[in-house]
Amino acid sequence: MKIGIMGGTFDPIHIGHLLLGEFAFEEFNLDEIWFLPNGNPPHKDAEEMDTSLKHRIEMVKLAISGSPHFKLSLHEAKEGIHSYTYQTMLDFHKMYPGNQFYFILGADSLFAIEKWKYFKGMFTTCTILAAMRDDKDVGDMKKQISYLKKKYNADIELLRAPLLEISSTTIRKRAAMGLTVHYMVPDTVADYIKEHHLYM
Ligand SMILES: Nc1ncnc2c1ncn2[C@@H]1O[C@H](COP(=O)(O)OP(=O)(O)OP(=O)(O)O)[C@@H](O)[C@H]1O
Ligand SMILES: O=C(O)c1ccc[n+]([C@@H]2O[C@H](COP(=O)([O-])O)[C@@H](O)[C@H]2O)c1
Repeated sequence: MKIGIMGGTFDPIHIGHLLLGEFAFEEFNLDEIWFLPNGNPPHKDAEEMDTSLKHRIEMVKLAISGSPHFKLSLHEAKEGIHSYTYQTMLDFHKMYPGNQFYFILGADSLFAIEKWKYFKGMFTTCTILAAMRDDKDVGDMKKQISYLKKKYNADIELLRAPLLEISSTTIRKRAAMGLTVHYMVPDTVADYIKEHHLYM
């Protein structure tokens, strides 16, 4: 099988994440997309995290429940322990042999990947599908992809998905101000945020 991995903090999950998963599924003929919430992201301080892992997972479950090809992986859902993506990809190859893995990410992650723990391990374990985001245009993306390909022999493809100026940060800020987050997240997630008074 060809499996797309959509890793994230998902605080909260939003339609930007879902669209990346859906367009990667279609464009690269993937069989499944696994949403991989990170329990304790290595690059974010625990104090920076607004929401408990339990809430973040619940919101991912609600967001992906309508899609037969979207699944949830709890492999990195460990509180207090840093999960590193290269290790997860090695684990997945051991646990699910014979599959091909595609790690989906946005421009900010692609431009920061050389700071990831043993990032070279990413280039030997999966194909990276990188989408544009914010101020990075097609030219910037192609340059960065070709730089990483040349330097590390990385397998990276440009993922063409709708450009959306949506981030979890904006959603958290809007919710804190009592502003609407409807249509930035699925209705079920907006209802969950309200019901549990998240980001207030
Ligand atoms: N609107 C978007 N367009 C393209 N990629 C995105 C978008 N939102 C998130 N991503 C990508 O999804 C992955 C997971 O993102 P994450 O869960 O950190 O969401 P975020 O919106 O970036 O959150 P925050 O604002 O808290 O940093 C990252 O690789 C990120 O680049
Ligand atoms: O392994 C690392 O060192 C590493 C460093 C930064 C980010 N990541 C992964 O990249 C994905 C996107 O990160 P984020 O912060 O945008 O949610 C998510 O799956 C993180 O676990 C991984």
